[in-house]
Amino acid sequence: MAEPSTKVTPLLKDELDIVIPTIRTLDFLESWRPFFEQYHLIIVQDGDPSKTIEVPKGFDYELYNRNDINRILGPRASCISYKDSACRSFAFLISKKKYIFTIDDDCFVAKDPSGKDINALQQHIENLLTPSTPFFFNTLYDPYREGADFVRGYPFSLREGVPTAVSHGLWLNIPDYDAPTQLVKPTERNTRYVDAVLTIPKGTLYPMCGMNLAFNRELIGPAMYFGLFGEGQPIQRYDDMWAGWCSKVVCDHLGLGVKTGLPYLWHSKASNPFSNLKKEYNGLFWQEELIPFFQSVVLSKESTTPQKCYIELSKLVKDKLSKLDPFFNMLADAMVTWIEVWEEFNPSGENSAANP
Ligand SMILES: O=c1ccn([C@@H]2O[C@H](COP(=O)(O)OP(=O)(O)O[C@H]3O[C@@H](CO)[C@H](O)[C@H]3O)[C@@H](O)[C@H]2O)c(=O)[nH]1
Ligand SMILES: [Mn+2]
Repeated sequence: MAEPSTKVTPLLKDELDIVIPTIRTLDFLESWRPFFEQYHLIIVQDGDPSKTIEVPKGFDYELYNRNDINRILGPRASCISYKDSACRSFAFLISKKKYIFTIDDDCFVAKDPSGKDINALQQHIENLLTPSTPFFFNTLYDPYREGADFVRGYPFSLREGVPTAVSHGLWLNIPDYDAPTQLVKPTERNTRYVDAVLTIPKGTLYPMCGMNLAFNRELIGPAMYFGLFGEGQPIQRYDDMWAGWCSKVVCDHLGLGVKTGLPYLWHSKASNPFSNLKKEYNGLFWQEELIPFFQSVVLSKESTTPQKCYIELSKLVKDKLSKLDPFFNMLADAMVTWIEVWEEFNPSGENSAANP
């Protein structure tokens, strides 16, 4: 007689998709099998669509390559990057779930200081299901965590917190450094495990990394577009940064929270710093203009949904950043195309966020 299933149904099993961009292999999934195998995966195969990517047995998945993206989106496939991890935006678009967890294919299960395997997905879910505190900083970090609370002096009127839209995890071993830092510190490894989850305060930007990231699609999905980077573009490896700046400005405007810290995963592969330098080169200069731009953005009160915020933001990008480089003119147009396809695949009213 079959043993009664000892498998506990994991949290959000049918409300979350795991999104993996890959131009390599999916062997890393074996490391995550105990934590991932009950969830649905959406794999975006970048690069040569004629290549066959093996998916380890036992996983429930959809796999899309460039031919699929072109077939499904037609001419508007132009807004999905090619030869860049930003291709993962396609999965954010077509998912039907409320939550997304996205992870790179060179990321493995890390161990906490006690030696226990870290279930990064579980921690992201806890981060997303508990409120954030962007309006007033709690010095004991996450007040909703077991064994913590709001400290003396924390206004009671703010203790309810706000809905959490984004959960940004970190990495042991290879840190997400830019090329110049990689070049001067080639052997540096991150061995420091900081047991904390912080809300990023309102009005503060941060460098979002797509390696270990989760978000609530209904609250912020339309603003989590990883932009148009990759082959043929004058800047690459700024896809996740771009989405982080855009989504944080929208979160601040809509009163949503962004958390960073736990969970950690083990990032195994340092990408080539020389090719990274070529990809990032313009970004190293442009970001000195981009950050003040995003810091100056004030969205109108009429922008009450992430879609409306994003369209307003695309107009500001076109107006203010095109003089930096014509690339931003094209990126602003791609932002509009993104919202058009988002609306087509996720008609407003169905699971779309009103102003929370
Ligand atoms: O052309 C490409 C290149 C890569 N991918 C997939 O994207 C992720 C990240 O790739 P990789 O591990 O090589 O890059 P890192 O430098 O470690 O990653 C940082 O840069 C960001 C990319 O802009 C990334 O999100 C950061 O974590 C892997 O899954 C590759 O397979 C791709 O699909 N196409
Ligand atoms: Mn990597």
